[in-house]
Amino acid sequence: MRRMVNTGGKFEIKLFVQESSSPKWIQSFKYEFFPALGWSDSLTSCRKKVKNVSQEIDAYFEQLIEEHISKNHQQDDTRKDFLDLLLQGQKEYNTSRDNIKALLMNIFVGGTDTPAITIEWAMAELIKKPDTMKKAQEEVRRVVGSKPNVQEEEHVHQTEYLRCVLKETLRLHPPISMLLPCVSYTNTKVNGYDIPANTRVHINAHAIQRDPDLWDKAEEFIPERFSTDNIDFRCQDCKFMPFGAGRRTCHGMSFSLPVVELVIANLLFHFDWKLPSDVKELDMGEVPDMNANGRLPLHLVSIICSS
Ligand code: HEM
Repeated sequence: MRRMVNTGGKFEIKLFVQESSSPKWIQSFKYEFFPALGWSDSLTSCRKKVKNVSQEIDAYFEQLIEEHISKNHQQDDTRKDFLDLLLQGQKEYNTSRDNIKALLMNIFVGGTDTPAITIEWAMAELIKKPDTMKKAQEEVRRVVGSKPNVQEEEHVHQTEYLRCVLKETLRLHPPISMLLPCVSYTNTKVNGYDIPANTRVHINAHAIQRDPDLWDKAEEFIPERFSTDNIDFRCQDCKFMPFGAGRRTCHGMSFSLPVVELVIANLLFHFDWKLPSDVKELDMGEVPDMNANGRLPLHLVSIICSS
């Protein structure tokens, strides 16, 4: 969510994720997916651009690390952040500066767009289904009650329907639609297919989570399916895996779930929502990319709830 503008008495919250998502040249980086076409990346100057961006990011991480090293000389233990702890454990775990930069990169890449994309899709699905929006809103407003305060973390465990909304959003729109690639170092057979050693295998969570053999009315947004099925985020039977599975599963899951829920709950608690008057039908198309961004940024009009 990047912008909020006042449109004459009403606030229009523009939910954007597009600005920070991959620029077009990254989408056209062929080598990663089709090594045989790698030569074309040089023609489109893709390699040069990737190198420039890597250098920029590297310089930024260097600066962060240096700042933290000098800051640490003055600071007490209670104020340490993630990078402070990584630096502190550097000797004990024998981590190089490159290891630390790689970990920072993981957190930046894995943890920035994903919650924003989830929130945007949840709001898009809810605006398309006013009854579902109303049900979620009533639950949030009932749980928070008359307290003047906004939805807080303690309320998250009580908003069960909102959790179903979140699960259904992540089923239809997993922000990382293709899970991290797996490589088997020996010849393997999966589902009758021969996978030669050192082949990179991508798991398409997006397709699995919309498979009509696994899901009733697979293309429809029906949060209620999760209130009866009791399916967890942790991919027990490999049909629901928005946070991945196995050793490469998301490290940020337990942190991001309450954060995303709190943001959506606050949006539902404080505002009623509608489409801008010039939008008749919401475009629910996705960009064909590793991240399931919407084709268009979501623009919604919020009306401050006075009750
Ligand atoms: C709604 C929010 C999020 C979703 C849906 C999500 C989803 C995922 C998925 C699908 C993977 C790949 C797992 C696999 O291939 O098996 C992943 C990896 C990862 N996620 Fe998340 N993620 C979210 C938020 C976050 C946050 C907030 C952080 C950090 C603060 C984070 C950190 C990571 C890291 C570090 C990895 C890489 C793990 C590895 O390299 O082995 N994620 N995430």
